[in-house]
Amino acid sequence: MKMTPAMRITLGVVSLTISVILVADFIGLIPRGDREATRQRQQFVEMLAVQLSVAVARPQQEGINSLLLTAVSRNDGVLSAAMRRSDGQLLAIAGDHQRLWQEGRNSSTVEQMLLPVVLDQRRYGQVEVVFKPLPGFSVLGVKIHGLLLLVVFVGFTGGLFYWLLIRRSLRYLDPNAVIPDRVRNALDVLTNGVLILDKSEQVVLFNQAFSDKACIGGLDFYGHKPSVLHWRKPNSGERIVAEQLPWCRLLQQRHGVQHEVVELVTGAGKVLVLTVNCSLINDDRNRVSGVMVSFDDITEIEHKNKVLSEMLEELGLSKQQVESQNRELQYLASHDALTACLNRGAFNQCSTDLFTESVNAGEPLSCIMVDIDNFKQVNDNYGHAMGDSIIKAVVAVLQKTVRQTDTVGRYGGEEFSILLPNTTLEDAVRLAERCREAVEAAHCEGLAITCSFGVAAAEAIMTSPEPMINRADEALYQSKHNGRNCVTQAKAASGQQASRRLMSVDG
Ligand SMILES: Nc1nc2c(ncn2[C@@H]2O[C@H](COP(=O)(O)OP(=O)(O)OP(=O)(O)O)[C@@H](O)[C@H]2O)c(=O)[nH]1
Repeated sequence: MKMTPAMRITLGVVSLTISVILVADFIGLIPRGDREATRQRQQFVEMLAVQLSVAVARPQQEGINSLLLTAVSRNDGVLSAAMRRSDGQLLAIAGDHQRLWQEGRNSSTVEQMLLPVVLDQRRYGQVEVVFKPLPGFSVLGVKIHGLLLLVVFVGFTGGLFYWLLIRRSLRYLDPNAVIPDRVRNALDVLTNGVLILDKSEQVVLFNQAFSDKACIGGLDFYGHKPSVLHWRKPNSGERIVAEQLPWCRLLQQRHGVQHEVVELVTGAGKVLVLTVNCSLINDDRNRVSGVMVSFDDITEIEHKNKVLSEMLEELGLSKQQVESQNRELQYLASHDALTACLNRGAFNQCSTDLFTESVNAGEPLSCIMVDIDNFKQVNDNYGHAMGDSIIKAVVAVLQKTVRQTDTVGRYGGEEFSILLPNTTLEDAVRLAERCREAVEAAHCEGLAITCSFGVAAAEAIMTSPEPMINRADEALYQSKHNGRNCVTQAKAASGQQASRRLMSVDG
């Protein structure tokens, strides 16, 4: 069961009251009937003992009997009385003493008292008196002590009355009760949470929306500081210390707080993302008397934003993957798998582009066609795998020898083309010669491999690169015809074909 404030206060007041009663009793301020009755009984027995001492001295048996009978008959509270000698023998009895007196008792209680009877300053015997039980409250035959009865009574009845009184009083003291209903209703219809704090940051009012969202429930939040709730910095999970909460900063620094984002872990354990707006409340004399805080719940929007940005990130990633796969496909489609230089299709496209650029720039463009000499023999003698290795090695030598701006392509099986932008026919012939020497000197795969070369240049009458390539191919054919391992310059439209043989395949 949840303790309400009224119950807690009642418990405190009842405990305090009982403590006061116990202290008062301890120092004897509470008059008690049983104490008084005990004192009177003691006096009575003392008087009887004195009278019996006189009677014993005479000695008068009848006097003793008469004293005891008088004591029993004239006192309503006395049930029996007896005079017992020191040797334990009863001298006189009044009433049903033998049944009522508990043998062996040698000290007095409030119901059975004994006192010595003295003769010649020596103990002669004792007078024994049995009294009626004192009136009192008993439960199941067990007598309850008066003080305990008082404490239980105060505990129950006092507790009930205190609780009723305090509950009623709290209704008047409740700060919430001083807010007019129309103000409260107006705040309760708002969908955003509203808190009104006094200048010591204690909650004076909160509306229904705040109570529902924060799951604070009940009136317990009044008079507390909102920092008792679990506020966190957004996206970090770090708890915000009380002084750093927006409304505290506003009260301390007087700087307005607008659209600040915080997280609230609710009573139900849910995390809300809230935007906070705070503004000061001033009294008639323009002094700060509190602060009004409003909360907008943007948890759903934040969640959707997060999902959206995750989706965008995923889309970005897959776009990158598609682009990279496209690049890969483009590369595979345009490059030769064995040598990694441009394949025939890509080379043709490249030659068209370079031709157009050269024409536009008014720059020369040349082309070298290369073919490995007697390659069939290599395949036949050393196998196809060795043939592949030699093709790769020759391309590597060509790429190493030409300039970076030149483009090497695989034109056919063991035939290659090199496009040389901004290069005259003479320079192209010189470069072809260098390539021929380089291939010969390379001893690809340990074999004496040579290549034949045909060189041509673009001419003004040409409208596409094909004639230039064809002429270079024709020049290459001529090199083969001339004995291989040589460079042949294609015939210009007006000039003669020139072939230079440096070294034959046979040496
Ligand atoms: N290993 C290998 N051989 C190839 C490849 N492409 C073409 N060839 C072979 O290269 C050889 C070319 O032979 P031919 O066209 O007769 O010319 P050649 O033997 O080089 O003689 P010349 O060109 O006249 O010096 C053929 O046997 C083709 O099978 C390739 O990618 N790998």
